[in-house]
Amino acid sequence: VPTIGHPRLPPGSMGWPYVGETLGLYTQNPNTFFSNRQKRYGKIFKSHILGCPCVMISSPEIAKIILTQSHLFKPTYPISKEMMLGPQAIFFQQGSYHSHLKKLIQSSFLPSAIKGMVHKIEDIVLDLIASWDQHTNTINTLHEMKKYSYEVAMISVFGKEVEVNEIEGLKSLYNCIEKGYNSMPLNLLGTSFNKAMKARKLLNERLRKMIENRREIVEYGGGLLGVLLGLKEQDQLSDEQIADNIIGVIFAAHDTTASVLTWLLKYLHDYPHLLDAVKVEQEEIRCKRMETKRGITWEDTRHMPVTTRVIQETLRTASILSFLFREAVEDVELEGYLIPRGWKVLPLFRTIHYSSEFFPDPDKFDPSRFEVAPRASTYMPFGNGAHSCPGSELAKVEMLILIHHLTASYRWEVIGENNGIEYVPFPVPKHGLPIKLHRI
Ligand code: HEM
Repeated sequence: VPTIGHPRLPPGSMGWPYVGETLGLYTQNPNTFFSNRQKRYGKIFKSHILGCPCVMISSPEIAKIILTQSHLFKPTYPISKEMMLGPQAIFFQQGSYHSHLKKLIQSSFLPSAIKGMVHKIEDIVLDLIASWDQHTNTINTLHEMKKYSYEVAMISVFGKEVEVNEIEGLKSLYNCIEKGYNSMPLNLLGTSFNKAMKARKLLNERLRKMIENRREIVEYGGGLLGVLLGLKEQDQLSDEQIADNIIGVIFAAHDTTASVLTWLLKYLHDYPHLLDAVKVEQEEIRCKRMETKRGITWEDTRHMPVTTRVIQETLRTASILSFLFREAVEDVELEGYLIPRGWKVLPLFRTIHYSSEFFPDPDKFDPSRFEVAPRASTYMPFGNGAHSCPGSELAKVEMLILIHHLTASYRWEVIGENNGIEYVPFPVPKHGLPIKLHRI
């Protein structure tokens, strides 16, 4: 409701001048940062991160209001993130331009579109696994998962026929952007923000060239880029709109999936009885495949309930998107508190996913809790409302296919300390989870 009377600001601390509580947020264990504040202040509290005053929300009902009432809470990111991803990208849009883009992007990630990618995704997995045998069998999980999700993102965006040299050059630029993603927006020579912005500019130039080439040969090619280039005249997008959205989708698809996959491997390592259950399920599918001498299919991925629940629990426990950013379009009153116009509002998924009210014994990794569907709006790893994730099915299929082949070929042990978290830019196990692989 818009404000009436004189409600007060929510309780909470704004931290240090300018940096606010940013440092605490990105160095502490995220569970500790949020749960300490929730205990002290309740389900709505104020803070100050990345240069912005904000209100954090840990009630599912209120989080849902924030995500679905887009006329009161528009999607917005700190200016640093908006500049890095491109101002025309889908994340920052509203109204008819947003729904137009959303339909186009969704069409490239519907089950019907993913079905056609399964074979290629399987090839990527098999090549990746084969490449490990050539090393000492010691790998950095996050790096390898990034390679994998990057290649899948590339084929979904540029089509299955994309040339390796076309995409290799984009990789280091992406890495640079990722490094600057959580940095303070200080555009001084040498800062990670400055490096990320330079990489963003180069990436834009490369993409413009790819767009130009594809327009010249009239064949627009496959993938999302093919869809965006092939629009009828009245629906056409400018090159800038196309570039920002291609860059945005790759970003949204790449690190997210790689980070969740890294957690997935960690949890399967930490809980051998779950790994055994997953292996039994996958072995059955492998036997069927062997009988008919075929690769994995979309239908196979629909018959993996045990593995699917492990993935659901991984998404809950890892909660790699601890929160999202929205902005109050006008002064709004929520639960008796004022949210001033222009303040950021952050639904705290992680805190909701770790609430014992909705997920009993929340620190326990227990996939069986998903044998019963979670209460409405309490489980939002892919968001909610108009901006919810169009890539959720692709992400899950990627995980299922990797697990199918990995559990058939390898067991793995974690090297060194197996605790702790770092941000690159999403929370992942410390040092990216170095593991030693043993061929079965
Ligand atoms: C496990 C991996 C992933 C997770 C946890 C994840 C999570 C999310 C979440 C929470 C949102 C909502 C953002 C908001 O409301 O502001 C979102 C949006 C989005 N995701 Fe994903 N995502 C994943 C993988 C992917 C993949 C593979 C793609 C590839 C298509 C993708 C593309 C997008 C796009 C384009 C949006 C913006 C949608 C919009 O603004 O309307 N994501 N994602």
